[in-house]
Amino acid sequence: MRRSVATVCLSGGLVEKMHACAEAGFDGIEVFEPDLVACDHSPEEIRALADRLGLSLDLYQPFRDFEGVDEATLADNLRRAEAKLALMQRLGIDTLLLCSNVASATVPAEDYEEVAAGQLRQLGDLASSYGVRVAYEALAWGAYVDDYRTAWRIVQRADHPAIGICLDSFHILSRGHDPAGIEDIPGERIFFLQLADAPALSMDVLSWSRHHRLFPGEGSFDLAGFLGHVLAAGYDGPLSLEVFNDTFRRTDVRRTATHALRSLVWLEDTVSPRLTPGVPPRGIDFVEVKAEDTTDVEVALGQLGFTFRGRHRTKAVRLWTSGSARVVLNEQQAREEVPHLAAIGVQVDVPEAALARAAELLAPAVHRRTYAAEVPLGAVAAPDGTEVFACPVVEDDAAWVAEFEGGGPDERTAGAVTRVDHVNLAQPWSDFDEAVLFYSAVLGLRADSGTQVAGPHGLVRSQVMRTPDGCVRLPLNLAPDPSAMTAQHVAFACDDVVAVARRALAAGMRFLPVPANYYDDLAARYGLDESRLEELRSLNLLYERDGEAEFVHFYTRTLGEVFLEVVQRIGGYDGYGAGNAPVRLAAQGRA
Ligand SMILES: O=C(O)c1ccc(O)c(O)c1
Ligand SMILES: [Mg+2]
Repeated sequence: MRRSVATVCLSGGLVEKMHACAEAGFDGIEVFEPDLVACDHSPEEIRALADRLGLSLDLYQPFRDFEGVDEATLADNLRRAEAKLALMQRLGIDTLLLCSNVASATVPAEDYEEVAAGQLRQLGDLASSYGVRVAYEALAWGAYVDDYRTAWRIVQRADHPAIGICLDSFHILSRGHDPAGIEDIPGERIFFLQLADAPALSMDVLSWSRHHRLFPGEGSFDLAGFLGHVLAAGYDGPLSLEVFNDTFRRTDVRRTATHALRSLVWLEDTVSPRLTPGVPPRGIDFVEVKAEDTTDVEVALGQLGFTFRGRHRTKAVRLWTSGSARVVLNEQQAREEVPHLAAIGVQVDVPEAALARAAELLAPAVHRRTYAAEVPLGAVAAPDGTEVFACPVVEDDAAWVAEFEGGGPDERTAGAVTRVDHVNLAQPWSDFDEAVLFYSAVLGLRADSGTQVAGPHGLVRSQVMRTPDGCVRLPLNLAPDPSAMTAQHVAFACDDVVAVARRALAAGMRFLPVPANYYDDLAARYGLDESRLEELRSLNLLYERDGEAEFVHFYTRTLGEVFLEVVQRIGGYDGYGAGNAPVRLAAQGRA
């Protein structure tokens, strides 16, 4: 299907937006009137530019407050319309978006549909004389028409070939209107389709629409179900994104255009699969920490009971493991870099297929030689720059260790770390929504419902991306201001966190200190007995209970821009200790 995007989605001026849309691979755009008015190119120049770029100008929008008015206002509205129709002729655009009246409608409710239909018929006559069709859209906050079914009744009543309907997923789904009724509208009467997702928020619908729309796959609307109804109706016009969002209006226009297109490719594939299928990954193969000097991280891994498995034969790369948890320490090309999470490897059944899907979803490929078994692993860059490697599923680490020399065998002690439990990835404000789409569309992860945790500087947005079985869990946290400590960390799972903590303490580990007040609060919350409390307190352990399930965990001090966590899940605990996050964030703030 043809793919289009409203210029209001993007940042900058109309000309830059057009270049970015064409470069990303869109077929067309909706020209948002304020973008044209503010532009120093003439309509003829914009038309010529669109031609040169191979972009079609699919829609001119919005035209407002036309119908349901008194006679004097109607005469003025027809005059306004005629000016826009003449402008559209200069631009070569054949479809005008008309939003339902929010301001000037005066006709009483019982006469509204009849009067509005008559007035739309007059607009239809005028528009056809300019070769233009009018797509009537029910805004969710329209004064009388706020439901697509009402708009459709008026369009039917207007009974004019130049008057049809515009369907916008936001207005329909935000109000909870059943989209199944779309199938009753003949496809050729649907003149235009606008797609937007949004997070579930309880706020007034206008502010929700103007500030918080998201690209498909990033919010909580069922866009695939919605599009299914529109296609079942027989609609064959463009799929056009119309996303009002303050973040996307500020981020790099080229990158946002690619991000937008990825959301449409993903949505189309969800409705009628065409791409290499996305399969949830099977586990975390490795995490890579990069720094000029990785010593501090290696010391901490040793204290946590990890084994040094050797130095890479040819590169400044070292491997530490405990069970299936593998940490690669990379000192290559890292001058002046403090320890940070540079890459994660995820195990997938068919790495080539996963990479093919990533490419179809416009994920930027990363080129670098890797470690394991001389197998050149492919990788893509996540929005925040973290490199994500597609690794084969392996039962043991023989292939891994073969490339490393001078280390010992993995001698795990009882209760030791067994695997990577989760990897927290800090996201800059500009990347968060894009990352949600990236990890779901490209990596086949599912977004859990988002939360917010209280930090010393305010609420921190958090969204877990995971496989249904929990073998891969990537909580995304909004990074506090970039100069502050980051929220990146690797959490390791173990069977006996008390044993791991005791051993680490004896080995001189510097834990993230937990204040005494926290343990008083735990006693009050859960009624833990004194000996249990004392054990937790003496080892800086944090505790959370969910029904019968328990979560016990501790953190290391921050090492550069990363820290480590060890967790024990008891009785099927499935969370991340969100209740303890404020204590951790405050302690890290003090450290
Ligand atoms: O917020 C608005 O006014 C507005 C304008 C045009 C649209 O297509 C829309 O969905 C909303
Ligand atoms: Mg719209």
